[in-house]
Amino acid sequence: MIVGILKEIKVEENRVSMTPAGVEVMTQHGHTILVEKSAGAASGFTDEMYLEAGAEIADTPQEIFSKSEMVMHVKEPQKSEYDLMRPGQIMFTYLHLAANQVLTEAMIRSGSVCIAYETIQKADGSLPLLTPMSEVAGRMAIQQGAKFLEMSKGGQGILLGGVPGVDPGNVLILGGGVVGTNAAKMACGLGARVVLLDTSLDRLRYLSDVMPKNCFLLMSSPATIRDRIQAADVVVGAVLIPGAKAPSLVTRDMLASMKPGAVMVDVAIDQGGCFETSRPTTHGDPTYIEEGVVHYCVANMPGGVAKTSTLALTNATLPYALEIASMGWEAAVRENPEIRLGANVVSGKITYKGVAEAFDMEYTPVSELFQDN
Ligand SMILES: NC(=O)C1=CN([C@@H]2O[C@H](COP(=O)(O)OP(=O)(O)OC[C@H]3O[C@@H](n4cnc5c(N)ncnc54)[C@H](O)[C@@H]3O)[C@@H](O)[C@H]2O)C=CC1
Ligand SMILES: CC(=O)C(=O)O
Ligand SMILES: [Mg+2]
Repeated sequence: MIVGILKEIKVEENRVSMTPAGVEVMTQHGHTILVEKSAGAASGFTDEMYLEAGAEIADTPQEIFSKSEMVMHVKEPQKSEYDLMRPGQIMFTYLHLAANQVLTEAMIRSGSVCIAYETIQKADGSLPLLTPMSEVAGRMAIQQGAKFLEMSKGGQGILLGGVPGVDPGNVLILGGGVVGTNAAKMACGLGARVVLLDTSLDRLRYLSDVMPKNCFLLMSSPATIRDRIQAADVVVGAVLIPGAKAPSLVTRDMLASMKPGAVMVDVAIDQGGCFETSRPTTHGDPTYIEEGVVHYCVANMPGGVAKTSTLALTNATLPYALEIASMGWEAAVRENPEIRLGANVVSGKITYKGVAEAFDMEYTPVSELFQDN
């Protein structure tokens, strides 16, 4: 199969969807890899490195879209790309469609086969292509929270770890999945007092076995959030209902009870955000203040540490890219239930329930779109 690797064009997105090491594996399996000129530069990979790994270099995104059977991105296609996608072409990337109706409609209009990294799911419920970036974003959330607590950044001037004789800061984490656990590990390591909430008792039981003593685990409910948010210096939004719009857990009213200059990091912003007052921001202009509280809502946090993230992402995506390229989308979707759950929009139909429900649109099981139907 001819596979195209686009240069990312979302604001300050520095990742690339395949490393030269990944290209080498794909070409060894007989695939042709077209890499857009300078696509890997910000992640530390030159065009020469891609050529050496067996790729061909394409000068423009137009060339990638016109020649490739499968196009890979990291982030969702941007507006300038909507009309370049072709019917039947596989788009393999993060999409987060339930948070973006304009994008969903563009993907429907394109007639392409949209397989979203973030909804590929294993039988145990885990999300193998979201996990590495959630690990990055969870760890980064505390780094950003600590930074924006500094007074010159609009924060209240608290050092998360405290010092001998002075209290550490309070960190409240909503959601104890991959993002939440990684955030908790970092915050605990700094010496903060950490409260982590989840709705799954089993998950809380597991975390109580593995987390350090300065991590307190509580059942999530509106009452608990209302209560604990008052003392929080940093709040991390880390909930997920796979493929669906994030539930709104922190209301504007609750902000009034918070400390002025506290920092809220809404990692779940890519699925719409879990604070009522969240709206997407960029690495270039990452924060704004609502009700005296600093909001950090960058939807592509891992793009800020691209050298780490690109390697972590290719480690996870490569086996799936190889399978789809080797089998074609239909056989891969038929035979691998993990990849089937990645199919969000196929040939103009929404094939993922959470996306159809988000916009009250029609849902079509992907099996109805197989050729022998
Ligand atoms: N902004 C960014 O750059 C990035 C954002 N993300 C996003 O972060 C979010 C979290 O991802 P993961 O941790 O990988 O998901 P996950 O599925 O591992 O964890 C989600 C957790 O939320 C819990 N949960 C659901 N409803 C809840 C509620 N009402 N209260 C408390 N907990 C609740 C679930 O039980 C689960 O443990 C997703 O929206 C993901 O797309 C991930 C990576 C990068
Ligand atoms: C998960 C995601 O959206 C990101 O890494 O940007
Ligand atoms: Mg994102």
